[in-house]
Amino acid sequence: MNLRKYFIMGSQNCNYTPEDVLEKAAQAGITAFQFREKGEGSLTGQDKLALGRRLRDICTRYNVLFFVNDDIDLVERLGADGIHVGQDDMRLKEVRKMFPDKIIGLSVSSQTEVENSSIELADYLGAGSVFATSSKDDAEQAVGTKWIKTLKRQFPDMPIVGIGGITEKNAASVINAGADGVAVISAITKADNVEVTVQNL
Ligand SMILES: Cc1ncc(COP(=O)(O)OP(=O)(O)O)c(N)n1
Ligand SMILES: Cc1nc(C(=O)O)sc1CCOP(=O)(O)O
Ligand SMILES: [Mg+2]
Repeated sequence: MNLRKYFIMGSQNCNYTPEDVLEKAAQAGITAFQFREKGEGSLTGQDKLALGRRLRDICTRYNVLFFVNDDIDLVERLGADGIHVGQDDMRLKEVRKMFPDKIIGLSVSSQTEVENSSIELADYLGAGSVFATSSKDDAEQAVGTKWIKTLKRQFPDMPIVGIGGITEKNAASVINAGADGVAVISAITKADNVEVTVQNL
């Protein structure tokens, strides 16, 4: 499971066609993708499903891991490799029961959340927000790279990806703190040159 360059996106994040954004990012070397069609301007119903299918196909062609954000119903329909859930989503125990063989990611942003979670049922952790972000309305306050270090010390064998406000300039600090990868939205969707940005990440 390679989560080193983990791109997250929905159509609401894109200034041009989402398929083109993902294709460029896949060509440039992202290792994982999460379909996060969520928030103002996002698609629903059949439109969401149809876009998910097109994005899934791109990931298959480039051998990029494909994750669904939150939406349990889409996991099998899109043939996803896995799903990412947070503290306000379906409980991890239930998700694991439904998908014993899929990769499951869980968000943790504080020690209290760690203590209230069945961490052992997850395959990787999303740790954030590392830095301030404008891509998620209800993001917790920035926790800094210290949170990555704290998590890695507690769970040395658990893959951890940093998320929130990560850019070409600060990605190295996240990896140096012990993260196995960086998860980004705007660093790629707002990049002047997606290829260069993905390489720099
Ligand atoms: C890799 C990764 N890490 C964290 C999150 C955030 O998940 P969540 O807290 O459930 O928030 P939403 O993304 O659902 O708004 C993530 N999506 N991916
Ligand atoms: C989807 C998401 N989850 C977060 C968390 O803290 O759990 S921050 C975030 C948005 C990340 O977008 P950007 O790379 O543009 O900051
Ligand atoms: Mg969620």
